[in-house]
Amino acid sequence: MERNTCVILALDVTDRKEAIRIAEDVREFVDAIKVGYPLILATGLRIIRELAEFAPIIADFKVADIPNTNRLICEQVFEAGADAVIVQGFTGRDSLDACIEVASEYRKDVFVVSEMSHPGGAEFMQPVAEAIAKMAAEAGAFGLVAPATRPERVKRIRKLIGDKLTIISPGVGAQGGKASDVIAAGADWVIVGRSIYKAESPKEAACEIAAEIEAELRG
Ligand SMILES: O=C1C[C@H](C(=O)O)N([C@@H]2O[C@H](COP(=O)(O)O)[C@@H](O)[C@H]2O)C(=O)N1
Repeated sequence: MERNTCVILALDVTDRKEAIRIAEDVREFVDAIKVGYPLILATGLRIIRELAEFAPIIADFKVADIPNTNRLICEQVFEAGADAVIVQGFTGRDSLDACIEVASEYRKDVFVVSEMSHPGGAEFMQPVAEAIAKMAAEAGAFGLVAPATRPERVKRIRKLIGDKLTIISPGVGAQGGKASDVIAAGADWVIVGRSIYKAESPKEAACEIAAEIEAELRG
């Protein structure tokens, strides 16, 4: 995944034609597209290859099962053409290892959720987020998901892992997070859904977020 605009589109629409139209529309302003259950359950796994034409695809299935089931899921995800998969870390090291093993067989990447961006993310995940981040680094994951709604947490997690892991941060816009703040805190990419795909012009919305980040990085 080339770091260019530092924006990942969370394409949480449930109509195939709309998804393809938006992906084509914003392609010059996003570095990757994250697809999850809403779009996949509505349209089927085929949409991954259709969208891969426009950008690398991160499959957000929050994989969270026993090792064998995690392996079976990740095999299907990469066979479907995804470039990366998002997995939960709270299921422990053996379950995470199973995902990373499959990913390395396919030469693809694993992102581990350390702490979620919504208010409930602070209830049970925040207390173990740093342990999950440490485990992800030791297990050889490619990156972490950490909350743009709490840039101070991203800063803390970045301090803990150094440059061992890539950090992608959801929660910008609709959830209240600010792209430039979380990039300043140490995130490599922001994940943005509604603020782009629900915008009058998704292209302009993506362009504006990319410009905000560029200004932050220019300092
Ligand atoms: O902690 C997390 C994990 C998860 C993820 O990225 O893995 N997401 C996803 O990021 C996107 C934000 O969308 P919007 O709020 O911009 O419309 C949605 O697809 C969420 O499912 C979070 O929002 N927070």
